[in-house]
Amino acid sequence: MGGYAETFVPGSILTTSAIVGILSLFWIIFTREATPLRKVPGPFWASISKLWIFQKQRGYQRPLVDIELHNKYGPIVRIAPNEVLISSPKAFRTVYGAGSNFRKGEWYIGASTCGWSGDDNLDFLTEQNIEKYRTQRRAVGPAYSEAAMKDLETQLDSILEKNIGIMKERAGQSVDLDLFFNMLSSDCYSMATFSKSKNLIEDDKDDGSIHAIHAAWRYMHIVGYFPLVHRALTAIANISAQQSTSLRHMINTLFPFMERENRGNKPAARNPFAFPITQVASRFEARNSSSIDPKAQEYPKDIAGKLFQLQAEKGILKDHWVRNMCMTNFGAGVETTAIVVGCLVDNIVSHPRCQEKVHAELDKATKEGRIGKIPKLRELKEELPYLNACLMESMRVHPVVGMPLVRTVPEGGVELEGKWLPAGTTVGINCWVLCRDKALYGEDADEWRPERWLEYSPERLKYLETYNVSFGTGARSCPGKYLAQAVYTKMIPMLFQDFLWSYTNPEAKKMLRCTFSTRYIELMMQWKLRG
Ligand code: HEM
Repeated sequence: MGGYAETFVPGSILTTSAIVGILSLFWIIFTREATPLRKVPGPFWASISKLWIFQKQRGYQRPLVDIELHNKYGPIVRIAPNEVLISSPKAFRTVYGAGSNFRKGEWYIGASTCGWSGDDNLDFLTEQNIEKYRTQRRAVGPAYSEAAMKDLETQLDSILEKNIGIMKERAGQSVDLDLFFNMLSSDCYSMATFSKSKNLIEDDKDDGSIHAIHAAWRYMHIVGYFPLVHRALTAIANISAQQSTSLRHMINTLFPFMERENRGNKPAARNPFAFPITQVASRFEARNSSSIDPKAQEYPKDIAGKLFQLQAEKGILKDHWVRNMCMTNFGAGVETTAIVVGCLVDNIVSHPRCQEKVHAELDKATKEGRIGKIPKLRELKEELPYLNACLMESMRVHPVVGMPLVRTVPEGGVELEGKWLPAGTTVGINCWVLCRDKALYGEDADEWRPERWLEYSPERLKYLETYNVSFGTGARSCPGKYLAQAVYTKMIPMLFQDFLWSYTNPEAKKMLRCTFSTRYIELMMQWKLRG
């Protein structure tokens, strides 16, 4: 046999194989034995290669994977040669708490358009320069403040009233839960941002933006683990944008999610983001062509108008920052809000007697004149405690983000869960794990029990709020929190006031799909008119 190999396998292949074998052995010995992470438990293959986590990501079940890993290995688990998961509230405080200097992990590169966000860009999700980040957040902050949301009520009321009317006409229609709430949410965000609806519910179809956002996240949630691959693909896409149509066509076919970058920000007939791009462009045109000084101009009372106003008053905001923020409302707000609302409907329908209680509470509050047909922003929280408890419980048992919020251990390293982690280690907590922590929520933390939120004392609620990761946490928490809350707190009571929800096929198996945000796919539901 040996003679056979010598005859047919060239020496250079044998030499190369030997070198690869020796290097692999060195790598395994290094990652297993010569780094402080050797003491962190976890699957063997995860400790030597990122391919392990790559394989897991491809299954789209990341929240369940992470829960299982902690059940098996404990509060700290190594999931890649340089990455660990943590789970305890104490470790959470160290990494994300006040004054923490853990910056965002490299995974976020996969979500950026140019490696990391460029020098003059506004891209909150991926920004690494904290000073620049703070300046930009301060500059746009007033447009997204809780107080500012009152000005959006008129826009939200009108689109919700219109769409609820359409739903009444279509009672009995069976819809894909995820797509339906994405369309409803998209109509709301277009009204909140530009006082103009996309009318996706009326047209009963996606304008391409919902599909495009899902495709983008599908790409980003995997490529984030391989930042070099993303950089290379981005470079190719950018080159192709300036090169031949056939090369561009090839890239778009292979990587449809790259199309956005190929097109730059020009509105195009097929561009799924043509709506916000065109809307912002026409606002710029109106401002620039006006003979009135921008500071003295009157802007619409929507998010775009507020950003223009801030820009005119303070002068810090650049035109493309305003445009990026408007786009962010769609890229970051539509899908996430659809998940919050869709999962709430699913949870209420799937738990016996829950919908009955929600209806009874709504009927009582309406009869007593405590809520209107179109609820005011505060009414869900103040007048509908049970429905509000269901919302909190739904966001706890099904947080929108199902992947760890990764951060990088700063200079000097850190000790977490009794293990030493050197500077540069990637560390993260999965919201799904923290939200099921028994020390926080009790022994029944895995169960759906909305009543828990009505039983907690005010002190307990305040304490738990410090571990509420629904909108991220610390300095890098979600800038769109109040906007999203405004959209869904108005929408939710309206969905139950007139409708009784049910599954189209109660026997169908639910399929979870995590691509950073976590939704159910192909879950068909229907509503009928009450009473
Ligand atoms: C219900 C809806 C929403 C949910 C559940 C949600 C949730 C989150 C979470 C968990 C994070 C932290 C991510 C991380 O640390 O990696 C985050 C960050 C972010 N969100 Fe939201 N979000 C929602 C709506 C919005 C809206 C409407 C906007 C529009 C401005 C927005 C813009 C952002 C941005 C730009 C970041 C990155 C912030 C940073 O890295 O500093 N989100 N969001």
